[in-house]
Amino acid sequence: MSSGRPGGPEAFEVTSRDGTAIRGVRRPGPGEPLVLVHGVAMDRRIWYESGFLEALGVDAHVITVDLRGRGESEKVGSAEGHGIDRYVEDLRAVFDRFGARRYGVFGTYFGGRIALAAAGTDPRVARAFSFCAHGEEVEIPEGAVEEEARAVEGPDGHRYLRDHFTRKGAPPWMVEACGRVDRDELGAATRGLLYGSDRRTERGHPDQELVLITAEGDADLAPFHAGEKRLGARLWLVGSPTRVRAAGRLAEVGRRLARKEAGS
Ligand SMILES: COC(=O)C[C@@H](NC(=O)[C@@H](NC(=O)[C@@H](/N=C1/NCC(=O)N2CC[C@@H](C)[C@H]2C(=O)N[C@@H](CCSC)C(=O)N[C@H]1C(C)(C)C)C(C)(C)C)[C@@H](C)c1ccccc1)c1nccs1
Repeated sequence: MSSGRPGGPEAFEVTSRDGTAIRGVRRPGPGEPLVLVHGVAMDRRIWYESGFLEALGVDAHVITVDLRGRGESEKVGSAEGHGIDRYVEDLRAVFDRFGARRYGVFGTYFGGRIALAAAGTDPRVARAFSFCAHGEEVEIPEGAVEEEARAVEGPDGHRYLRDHFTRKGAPPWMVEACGRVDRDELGAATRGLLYGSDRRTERGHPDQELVLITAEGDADLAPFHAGEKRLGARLWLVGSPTRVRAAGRLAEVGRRLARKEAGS
């Protein structure tokens, strides 16, 4: 007896514009698909382990992607191959594959920055949510990033990240994720931030919904407020003293999103 429920989760592979294999899993459901985009030292498993996916509800139409160099997706190895435009191309390959007219995109940290960049360039992005990353121009201090790249790709790279995030109060799912990322890819992705990730993002089209999410205690709320004004973005604040600790509230944001869908 069919419950009218769609089929189960299905793994997929698409080829990004530069030929890189991008893999992920689609959980069919009614309504507009929501593409979930993880951060630099993460992979698509964080959506399960953070409780975000469960919080969206069993009927959510969700596509979780491993960005290039992470999880099951093809490794890249070069900083240029980790430029922000390559990540947007990864998402566009996913949009092409499933052929929907409209997508939502939800990203954590640098994944949020990618979601905003995709919204600014691809008209299919009807909604973009950026968790703890804003869309304003940033100064990327080349020295500090090079130093961080050396640290994360070195023999103690995983320990460096896990210790740092633990000290900053990150939840276990975020600390554990660091250890799953290939260290060479961590270094390349870190240096890759020098290729375009400093640019501010623009609004894609007038009826696009942009939501910036950050900690109410965030030490630097200015660029998020700038996004409200310049991009007409909504600002959601979570009860947390810092952006890193806000990761512990990701499931709560998932519930807020689910309620919002139910309302709409
Ligand atoms: C205030 O910063 C935080 O609140 C932590 C927060 N970061 C960010 O929101 C954003 N970034 C930053 O602000 C800075 N960028 C860094 N380096 C680039 C960077 O981010 N990474 C490179 C390695 C990768 C793990 C990732 C990272 O996480 N590193 C952390 C330290 C983690 S352990 C060592 C990290 O910030 N370092 C900094 C140093 C300058 C200290 C090296 C600038 C230069 C862009 C302002 C990030 C989303 C982004 C935003 C826009 C463009 C690029 C990147 C987190 N993001 C993920 C989890 S927490």
